[in-house]
Amino acid sequence: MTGRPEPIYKRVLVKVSGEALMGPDAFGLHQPTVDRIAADIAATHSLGVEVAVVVGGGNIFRGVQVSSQGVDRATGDYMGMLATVMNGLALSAAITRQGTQARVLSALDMPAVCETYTRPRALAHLDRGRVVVFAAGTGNPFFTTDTAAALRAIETGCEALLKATQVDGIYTADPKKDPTATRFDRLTHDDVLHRDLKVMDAAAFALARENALPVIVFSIHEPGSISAVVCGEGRATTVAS
Ligand SMILES: Nc1ncnc2c1ncn2[C@@H]1O[C@H](COP(=O)(O)OP(=O)(O)OP(=O)(O)O)[C@@H](O)[C@H]1O
Ligand SMILES: O=c1ccn([C@@H]2O[C@H](COP(=O)(O)O)[C@@H](O)[C@H]2O)c(=O)[nH]1
Repeated sequence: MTGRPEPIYKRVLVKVSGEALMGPDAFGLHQPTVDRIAADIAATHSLGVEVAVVVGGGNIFRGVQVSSQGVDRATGDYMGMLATVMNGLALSAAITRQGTQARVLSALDMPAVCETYTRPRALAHLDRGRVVVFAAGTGNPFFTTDTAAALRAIETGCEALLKATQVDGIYTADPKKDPTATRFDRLTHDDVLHRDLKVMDAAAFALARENALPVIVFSIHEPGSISAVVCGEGRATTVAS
C-alpha cells in the first residue's frame, strides 16, 4: 500500500519537453535526467495506465533557429523533427531499461531506424501494454510537437494530454520572464486561447478544445510528477471544458 489514490485515467499521452531532457546541461541529452523521466513513465505504466509519449526536440534543434541563417524554414523544421527522433530513441531505450516494453513510431518514414507511425500500429502496441513513443512530430513542417501531442492523443483515444514541462502550471504570463505572474489551478480551453497564454501553442489548444481533450500542465523537474498527475495528485494546472 502506497497510500496513493487509484489512477483516474486508463490511457494518457505525455508530452515530454525536449529541453527537459538536457537537464542541467546547455544542449543535448543528460542521461541521468532521461533515466529519471523514463523511470516515472515506467512507474505510471505499472499503475495499469496505458502510456503514449510525444517527445519534443528543443534540446537539440528548432526549425526557426536556422531560418535567419540561409536555410529555409521547412528544411529547418525537418531538421527539428529529426532531433525529436533522436530524443525518442533515447527515451524508448531508457524506458526499456526500466523493464517496460516501448516502441518508437516516427511520423517520417525511416524503416532502418524505427517503425513508421500508423494509427492501427500505435493502437496495437498500446493494447499489448507497450509504451508508445511518437517521434518526428506531425511529420509536417510549420507545426510543433505540442500540436503532434494533441493530434496523437485524440487519434489514439487518450483521456488526457499531460504536458510535462519546465514550469509547474499555467501562469498569467511566462513565469520565467515575469516574476509577478500568478498560477492558475484550473482553466478552460477558451480561457487559454482568449488570454493568449503561451505555455502550449494555440493550434494544439484549439485541437484539444474541439475534441474536449483535457490538458494538464505540470513540472517535469518534480520527481514522480507524471505518476502523481495520473492519480489526480501533484501541483498542476488542469485545462478542461
Ligand atoms: N502563461 C504561461 N504559463 C506558463 N508557462 C509559460 C507561459 N507563457 C510561456 N510559458 C513558457 O512556456 C514554456 C513551455 O515550453 P516547453 O519548453 O515545455 O515546451 P516546448 O517548447 O513545446 O518544448 P521543447 O523544449 O521540446 O521545444 C515554459 O518553459 C514557460 O517558460
Ligand atoms: O510537427 C512538427 C513537430 C516539430 N517540428 C520541428 O521540430 C522542432 C522541435 O519541436 P518542438 O515542438 O519545438 O520541441 C520544431 O521547432 C520544428 O522545427 C515540425 O516541423 N513539425
